[in-house]
Amino acid sequence: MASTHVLVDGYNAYHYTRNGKKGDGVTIFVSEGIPSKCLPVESDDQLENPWIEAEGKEEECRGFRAYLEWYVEAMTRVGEELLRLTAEAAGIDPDWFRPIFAADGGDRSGGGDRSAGGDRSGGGSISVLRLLRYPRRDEPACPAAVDGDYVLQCSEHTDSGFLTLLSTFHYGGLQIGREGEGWLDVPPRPDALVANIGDMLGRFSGGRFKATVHRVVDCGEDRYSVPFFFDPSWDAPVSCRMPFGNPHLSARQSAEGGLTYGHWLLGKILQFAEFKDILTDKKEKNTEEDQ
Ligand SMILES: O=C(O)CCC(=O)C(=O)O
Ligand SMILES: [Fe+2]
Repeated sequence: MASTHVLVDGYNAYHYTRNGKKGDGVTIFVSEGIPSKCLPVESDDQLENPWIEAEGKEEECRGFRAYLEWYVEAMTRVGEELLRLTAEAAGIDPDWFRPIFAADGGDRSGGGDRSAGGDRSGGGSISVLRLLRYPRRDEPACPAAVDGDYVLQCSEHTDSGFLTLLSTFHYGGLQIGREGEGWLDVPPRPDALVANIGDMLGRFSGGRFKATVHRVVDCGEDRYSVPFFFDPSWDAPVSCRMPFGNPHLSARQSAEGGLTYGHWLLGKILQFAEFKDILTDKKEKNTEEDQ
């Protein structure tokens, strides 16, 4: 892909659906992201330079871009460090996860020196930063978007990748689901990140780490949050298992089957309302091409 950061969609108004998520007003910012072959564009040129450029506000726009690029780098470093610590705690090579974020998706033989946040031009990590706004909702967007006294803004789900690093500023509204304990509020802590475990870390660890079930409820005011989804490369095998206590088994050796993260992810996110329109057509085309 020509640019490393692609703004897929400036501002979307989506409505809560039973299987979908999110209220109105979602800005999606993709770092490297979904390969263009999966998006409804004819060529990569259509994805070039989609950064906001407002006449008379050139400096602010440049600053906005520079800040977000810096933020993506910083979150990538935090994600890498957390996975290194996870590997160390599991008694495996601290860099064990590294090739899964590289362009070849887990093949150590050609991995070179690409880290999760290093050379991202070659199809490495498809981490995503999203800037979210949930307008205050006194009434649910649809009858299904309530739970007792709560108005739901984003339905119960787990995130797909390894880790989600989330800034929620001073806003409440995020809840995590714990078996036997129901929904627990995550108190907002300015200057702190919430780290949620995603499906991949859950799978890779054979369930020793559990993907965090969470949802967002209306907090009585417009709410902003910024999740960074720390995701492996499109080609990473999803059937990899961390060889707890065996520092010599590489990611590739411990993969059992052929399903890649990208294809697994497409299958999952097509359940969400906001992706249905932008991905469905292309997905069908891809499946044909891939066969
Ligand atoms: O807005 C939040 O605090 C959480 C957002 C979320 O769970 C998601 O985008 O997957
Ligand atoms: Fe989430």
